[in-house]
Formats: sequence, structure tokens, C-alpha cells
Amino acid sequence: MTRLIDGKKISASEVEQLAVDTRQFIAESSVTPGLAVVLVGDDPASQVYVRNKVKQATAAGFNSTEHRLPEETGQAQLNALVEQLNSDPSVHGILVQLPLPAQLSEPEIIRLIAPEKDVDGFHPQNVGALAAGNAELIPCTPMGCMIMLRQTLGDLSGKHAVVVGRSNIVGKPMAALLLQANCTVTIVHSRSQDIEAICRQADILVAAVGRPEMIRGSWVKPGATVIDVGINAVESGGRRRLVGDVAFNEVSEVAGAITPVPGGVGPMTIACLMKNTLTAARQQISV
Ligand SMILES: Nc1nc(=O)c2c([nH]1)NC[C@@H]1CN(c3ccc(C(=O)N[C@@H](CCC(=O)O)C(=O)O)cc3)C=[N+]21
Repeated sequence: MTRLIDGKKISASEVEQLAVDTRQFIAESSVTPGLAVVLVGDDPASQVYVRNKVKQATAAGFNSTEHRLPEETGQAQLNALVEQLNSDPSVHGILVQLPLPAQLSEPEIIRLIAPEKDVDGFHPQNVGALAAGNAELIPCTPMGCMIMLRQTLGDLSGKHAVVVGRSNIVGKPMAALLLQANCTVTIVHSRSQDIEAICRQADILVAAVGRPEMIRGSWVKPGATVIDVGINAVESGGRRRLVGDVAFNEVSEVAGAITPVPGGVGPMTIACLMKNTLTAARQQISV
């Protein structure tokens, strides 16, 4: 029998612990952690994320503000908002929802966010720190995946981890964290040869490609731990539902443990955003 890794449950207990830590932080510092989320336009995935995030921020005991800008916002206007948030002492964490509309530069905005407020961990300074193994602010989705892996497997040393996908927001930081945890790490991507055979070698398989149900049962080593990062909206029988990058029914016949979609990586991502916000607040008041 495969074991279900319940991201909803694990994230709830993470946020519960965080609320305790936050109360203590506020009592000691008289500072309430503040998170600012910037949403440009109306990307549906980002809207879901914002809704869940506001709920969790409140549960954690933070102040949270939402800044909605119209689809046609220009770079100067977005830059001005980020600069205002950078210099606002009540804001400890800034998240600009990606993807941005085409007229806006993501690298420019990521570089502009003050690194100590970069709760996504996307700023080049934080990316560099992660590569060097001494990051404070770690990208939320990979951090959430590591918490689930540690809870499922304990020590990850020596395990072969295969990461499918090489994005800056998931694949690359995920590989860095697995390496830091002493895994043997392979990254496969769209140009890789014989992806299936490489996936079949994995003790830990992390799917982060954004292709509905790409990973099939035959790609998975019996007993492997499978983390499904994909959140894909598909139409079937006239209704919309969410599926992962993993063909859940097939793979759960083979895997030792697997994350569901929804209720897996998604809620953990949000819990880790909250963890990063408290970390960021701690760093900023101690200076
Ligand atoms: N700067 C930035 N950082 C992000 O981390 C970021 C972003 N931009 N833009 C949008 C994507 C998307 N994302 C999600 C996180 C959690 C769920 C989540 O909790 N999903 C629920 C399902 C929700 C539902 O039922 O629709 C689940 O998987 O159980 C979804 C999507 C973070 N993103």
C-alpha cells in the first residue's frame, strides 16, 4: 500500500507552530510581521494563491496587505510600488505574483525587491546564498517539498533524487536543497534523453514540469517517494479539475509514498511563505 503524504495536514501543523513562534516574536519585539502581496492583472492560478495566502497569513498572526494593479500596469508604476514597500518598515516580506503580464520584466522586478524582504527567495543574492548552502530565504515550493520528504523518509543521505524540470522557481532550487541534504541529484528536462529510464532509478522523484499526468506508473521504481509539484487545470467530462504532473492512480500503485493534487505541495508552498515572512521579520528587527 502506498502512503499518502498529506500536504494539507502537514501545512496546518506547520502554520500552527508558526503561530506560536509568531506570538512569541511579537511579545519580545513588539513588531508584527507584515507580508505584502502584489498581484498585477488577473492570472487565475495567482488568484487562488492569493486567496489561500491571506487566510494563512491571518492564521499565522501576521499583518497582510494586498496590492492589486491593473493588467496594463507599466514597469515604472510597478517599480515605484516595490520601492515604496522596500522602504516601509511595517512590511517584512514582499511577494510579487508571477507570471507578470508580457510588458513587465520579471528579472528587473526580482532584482529590485530588497533581498532581506524577498520571501520568494528569487533575488540573485538569495539564489547565490542557496547555491552556496547558506540561504536564509529559500524558495517556498522546494522548501515545502523538503519538509514533506524529511517527514516521510527522515535522513535523505545517499538517496538518488531525480528532479523533472529545471525552472528557476522549482527545479533548480529543489536540486540545490536535495544536494545539500546529501542526495545524489539528477535533473532531467525537455532535452534529456531517455527520461523514463532515469526516473525509474529515482528513490525520490520530484515532478515540476507543468504537464498534466506526464509521469506514468511505468516510470517509477517500486517503493519510490513521489512529490508532485504540478497544479494543472484540465477539462474532463465538461468540468474543470486539478491534476498534477503525475498520473496519480497509476503511480500510487507503484510508489511507496506520494503527494496528492490538490492537497499536496500547494498548501506547503503557502506554509513556507509564512515561515519565510517570520524569518525575514526576525532578520530585519535584529539589525
Ligand atoms: N511570486 C510567486 N510565488 C509563488 O509561489 C507563486 C506565484 N508567484 N504565482 C502563482 C504560483 C501558484 N502558486 C500556488 C501555491 C499554492 C496553491 C495551492 O494551495 N493549491 C491548492 C489547491 C487550490 C484549489 O483548490 O484550486 C492545492 O494544491 O491543494 C496553488 C498555487 C504559487 N505561485
